[in-house]
Amino acid sequence: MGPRLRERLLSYFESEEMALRAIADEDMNDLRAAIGERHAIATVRAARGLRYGVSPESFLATDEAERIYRTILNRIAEHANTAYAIMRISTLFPSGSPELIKEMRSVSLRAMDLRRRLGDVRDLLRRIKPLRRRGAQRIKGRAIAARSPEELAMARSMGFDRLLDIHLAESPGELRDIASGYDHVIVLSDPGVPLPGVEIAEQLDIWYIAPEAVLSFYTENRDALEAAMELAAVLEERGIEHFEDLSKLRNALRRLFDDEDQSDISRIDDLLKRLPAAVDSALAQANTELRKRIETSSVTLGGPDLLRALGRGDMIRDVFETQMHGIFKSVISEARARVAADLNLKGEAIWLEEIIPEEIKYPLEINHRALRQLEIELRRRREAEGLRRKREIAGSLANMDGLTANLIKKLIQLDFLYAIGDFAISCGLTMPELIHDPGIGFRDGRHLFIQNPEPVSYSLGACGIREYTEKAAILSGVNSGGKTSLLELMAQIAILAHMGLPVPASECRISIFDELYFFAKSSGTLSAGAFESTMRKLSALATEKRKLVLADELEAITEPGASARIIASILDMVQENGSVALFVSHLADEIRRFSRTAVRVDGIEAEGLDERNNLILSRSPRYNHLARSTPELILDRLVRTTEGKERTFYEALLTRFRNTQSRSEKITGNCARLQIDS
Ligand SMILES: Nc1ncnc2c1ncn2[C@@H]1O[C@H](COP(=O)(O)OP(=O)(O)OP(=O)(O)O)[C@@H](O)[C@H]1O
Repeated sequence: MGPRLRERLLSYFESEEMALRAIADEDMNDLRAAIGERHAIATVRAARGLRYGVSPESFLATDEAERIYRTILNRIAEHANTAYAIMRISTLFPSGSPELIKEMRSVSLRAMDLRRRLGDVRDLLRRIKPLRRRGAQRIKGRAIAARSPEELAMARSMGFDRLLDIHLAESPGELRDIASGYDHVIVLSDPGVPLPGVEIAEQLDIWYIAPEAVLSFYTENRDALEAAMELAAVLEERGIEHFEDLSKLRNALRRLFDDEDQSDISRIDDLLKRLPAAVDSALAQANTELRKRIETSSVTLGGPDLLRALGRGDMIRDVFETQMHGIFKSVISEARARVAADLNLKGEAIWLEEIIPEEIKYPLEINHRALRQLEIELRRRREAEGLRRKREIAGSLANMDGLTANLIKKLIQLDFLYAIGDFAISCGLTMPELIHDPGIGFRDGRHLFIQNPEPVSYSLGACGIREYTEKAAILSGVNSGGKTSLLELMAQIAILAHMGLPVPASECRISIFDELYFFAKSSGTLSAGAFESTMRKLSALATEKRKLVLADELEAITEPGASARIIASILDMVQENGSVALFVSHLADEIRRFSRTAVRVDGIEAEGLDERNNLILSRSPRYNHLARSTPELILDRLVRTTEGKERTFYEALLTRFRNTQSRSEKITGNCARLQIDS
């Protein structure tokens, strides 16, 4: 690791020991935060390699092998639900270390067991994200009042000034003034007189003064926490994991997130929002009603009233008011009742007597002061009620940050195992058996990237899958018979087995190799320069390391005659140092003729052609069988489907085809016998 990276790592973690622990524990999220994703992955890979004495890159000896490995990682990552699991999957690599393979095999077995027992919990895992902490927002409408400069200094030293306003209020008068500007004021010591909206602090803890600062962490992460609670319950129920103190956390969160629990507060909120409009509309309706009723009424003045009226002018009004009183009374009480019903008022209904006063005047008017007073009262009640509830929950959550963070971390880490298990189970993978003698063999192997692949069985070396024990073979076969796909499948199986992961086959036996060589088919005959560079790549095969070599139509590196000699000597070399090789080639006969060691020729044989010239195939190679080529199959079908001269023509061609083949088989057979005899 370079000095700059080291510096970044150490500035994130508190000590070198903690950084090393994060690397050993593969704490991908922390490492990513410290040094970025790419370096985090590379560091964990390198550290694991160091622990087991291998380089993470050494097994994959060619670019093509590396490419197949990357496609496998991507396939596994499709089963991950968290960024953590994707990163951790990227740290896996194949190696020739028996200890590392063993370690990873036990991880894989645990992963498969976990996935089976847990069932499908993808939806929950996807919601579990690393916890965010945005920092508490400033609280409006609440303030702290200190009654002395010392109290003020203390409140500031506790950091409360970052969350809410703090004032110095040495006299009750000052306190009253301050209280008038807030919904709720917490005074730090008894002011001696009770004041509305002022509370004497019982505690000086953050959960008491500003419970929002405690709760915001939980509400911000609500979805992840709810999913975590659900998943933790499933894990506990299935006996997979037990979490300490979870019920305390669960109860507190349930209250925090439970909207029912806040019904009184939201009722007040709703009331505050709708109150002015409800009063306005009730009053407008009352005025219309009054107008209608007054317009159709008359006031009767009797003789005595008239006499009194002559003496006193306001007498008319007295009489009028007496007679109209009934109408006003009923219209006003109807208006109050309408507001109360509309807003579903409870004790607050009493305030309506002041807000819509019983006055005989037209039009009726709202008492705005009383309305404002009610609003202040409601806001105070809301704040007090909300604060009480928030304190209760924040009090029980106050020391639970660590527990919550650990729970989330554990569940996120579980996704790595879950993804491996899900990959293994949904793809029907099996743990391969590790064998001592060089070889690889499997039954019902299924290519990971072919949809609905036909299962293929095959083996090389004395692996016990079949009676054939040759470590090197040439694979012949019809065009599009699946030769390249079989090579890829073998590479997939070898890579997964060397990562300690299960493989796509119903049974697999494989020895541990140090290196995997995969040479993909190159297009067309290569230039001299390209030939030279291919030869350089092939020279790597000369080491003593145990290798699995898979090569696809290597003959294209130069002209056929030279190619056959080169391939034959590579196959001899590979066999002689105990490695295993499969070469796809159309030059099987020639190669066998030139090779010193016993090279088996296997073939993917088409059973024939259907009426549309499609191959009828058996994808598993036949052992010791040079497969017929596509032209031969076509000639064969033409013989069977024509008559007369035409048929005779095809028959002659087909006979020539078959004679050449059996003659070359005889030659190779003799060569093999010669080698055994000598
Ligand atoms: N086991 C299988 N199950 C289903 N389809 C397969 C299987 N193996 C190969 N195929 C399909 O057959 C087609 C040809 O496969 P592939 O390229 O491996 O054949 P090939 O013998 O290497 O061909 P060529 O001789 O042209 O190089 C591909 O479309 C591949 O997806």
